[in-house]
Amino acid sequence: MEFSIVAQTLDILEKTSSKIQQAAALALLFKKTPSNVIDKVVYIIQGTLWPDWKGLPELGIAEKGVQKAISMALGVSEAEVERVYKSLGDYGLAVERLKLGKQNKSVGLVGFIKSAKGEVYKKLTVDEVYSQLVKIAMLQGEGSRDMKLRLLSSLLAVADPKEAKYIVRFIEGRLRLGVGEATIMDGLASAFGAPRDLIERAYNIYPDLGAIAKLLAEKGVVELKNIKPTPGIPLRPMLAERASDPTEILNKAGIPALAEFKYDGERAQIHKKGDRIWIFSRRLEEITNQYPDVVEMALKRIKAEEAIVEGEIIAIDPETGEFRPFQELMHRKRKKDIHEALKEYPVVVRLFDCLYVDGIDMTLKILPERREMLRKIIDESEEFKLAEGMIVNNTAELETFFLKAVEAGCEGLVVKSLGRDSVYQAGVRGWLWIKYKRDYKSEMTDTVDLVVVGAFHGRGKRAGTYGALLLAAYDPESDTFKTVCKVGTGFTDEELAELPKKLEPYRLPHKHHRVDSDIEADVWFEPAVVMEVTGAELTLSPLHTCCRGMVKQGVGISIRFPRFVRWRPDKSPKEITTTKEILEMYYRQLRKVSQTTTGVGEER
Ligand SMILES: Nc1ncnc2c1ncn2[C@@H]1O[C@H](COP(=O)(O)OP(=O)(O)OP(=O)(O)O)[C@@H](O)[C@H]1O
Repeated sequence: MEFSIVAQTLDILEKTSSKIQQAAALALLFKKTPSNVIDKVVYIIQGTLWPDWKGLPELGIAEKGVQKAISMALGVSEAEVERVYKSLGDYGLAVERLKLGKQNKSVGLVGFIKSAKGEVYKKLTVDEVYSQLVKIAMLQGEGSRDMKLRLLSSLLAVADPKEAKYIVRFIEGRLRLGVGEATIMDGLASAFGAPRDLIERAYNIYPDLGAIAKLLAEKGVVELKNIKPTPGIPLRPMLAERASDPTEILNKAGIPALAEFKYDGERAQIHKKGDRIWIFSRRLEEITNQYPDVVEMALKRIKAEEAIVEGEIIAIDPETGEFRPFQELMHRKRKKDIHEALKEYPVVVRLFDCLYVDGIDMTLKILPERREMLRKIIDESEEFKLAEGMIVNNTAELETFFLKAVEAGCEGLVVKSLGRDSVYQAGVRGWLWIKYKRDYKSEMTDTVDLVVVGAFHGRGKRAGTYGALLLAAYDPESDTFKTVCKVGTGFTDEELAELPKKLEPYRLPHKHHRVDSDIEADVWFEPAVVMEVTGAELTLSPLHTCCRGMVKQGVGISIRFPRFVRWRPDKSPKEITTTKEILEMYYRQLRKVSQTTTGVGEER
């Protein structure tokens, strides 16, 4: 098929902004296109050589390179190309104008062109153009730039003016057609008489419009129905709507609903086929190489021979195993040495869905079945297990679980329908999943002084010392110490090693009578040792007793991401931060979440 036919369609597409007309033009083109090149035609219209998720190289020619290639192709100086470019503002138009000038001396620019030979253009085929572009993209490494420019210039030399215009725009990633995936799907539906929703579903589970077009052209609609999730090919993720009113959430999700921790990490689609693992990001980019540790976990923990599961990769504190905020994952990504990064920023995986298992398309199954299958195929461990979830029947349960999630370092919950229609809707944002995030948060701007009232035994690297300490604030009214948080971060190795010795003199066989705690510590202490603590936020907590019932019935205030700053031997337990002060801090710093992100918080 001649490339000029594609160029003509690109011209039509550029000239209209009507989606209907664009789809009609595309349908005409697709009908004319032989099935063996229809995938290439679709990619060209998308302005790409292959779906992004394939992770293949980009063309890699910058603006200056385009200018040089045009100059080489047309035998005109770079200065001349630049001059025309500056007057038209687009290299695509510039190459077209220069070419027309050569063809037709009346165009006016001819006076500026050195070699006006009156070229005879070759009839380029789609295959030739596509494969030359692929060659350009594939050239990598030293000396590749010159080779790329030579290949491009040889293509431009034989292209006609319109073809050259679109080739240049393609190279620059600026086709600017205003044609999205939806319009291409409309065009395909109309060209092949295929139901539009079928094409869309196929695309959502096999996001390669070129391949889908080819399948339609070669095998027809029937085969489209048979498309199912395939290990190695990412599915477009199902997305959640957002709501902040628990009643509305349960009305939409239905009762009972599954509430799951909403982890603050990176979404990962993990594919397994035998001993091969792929990990894809939310944007369908392959990120396997960034997570060799997750690859190892997946190989060990996914029992099915073939599977596609979805989950969140979350950074954890290497010392305590507690979740760390999303930014920590970004630090990890910035590290050059991946092995160093693995040690410094370890991760865990929490799985929340299962899209395919050993030949079965799980996307068509309802959530309870998908969850059950997930449980069946995962050999759970601390680092690779199912997301924490709870079946909720009313708003009170939902709210308590929400606070628990926030306290555990999560952003909130994702509430999921368990109903008869709760299939996995790839690529769709709907009410089957509802994110329930905090509206307000209270950033901690000051440190607090708290007393140690209990401790938890350390595991792994911390065996023999304490993994975390239970801390309390003082309530002068009742003369009791009320728990605020568990802290396990911020200690030096020496401080950690010395913890048991330091606290031993205060050790008790049971909880101290003036300590008010719902949490069962492994070891109890008399409130005596004081420390200064910092944290990310003050947050409502169903677990801690500090300020319980003061902001909200049945819940207290706790510190999110607490961190040890230093010991305060100069302070007695009764001189520490009081529960009243914590309550005041909580209200003083309370900001609407969307506003805090822009830094213009408004006090409530
Ligand atoms: N249990 C869970 N179930 C589903 N998604 C979860 C879960 N825990 C964490 N997530 C993450 O929450 C994301 C959805 O909410 P969030 O608002 O963070 O993402 P976004 O990128 O801003 O929005 P969205 O992904 O909805 O476009 C999911 O894409 C997923 O990465």
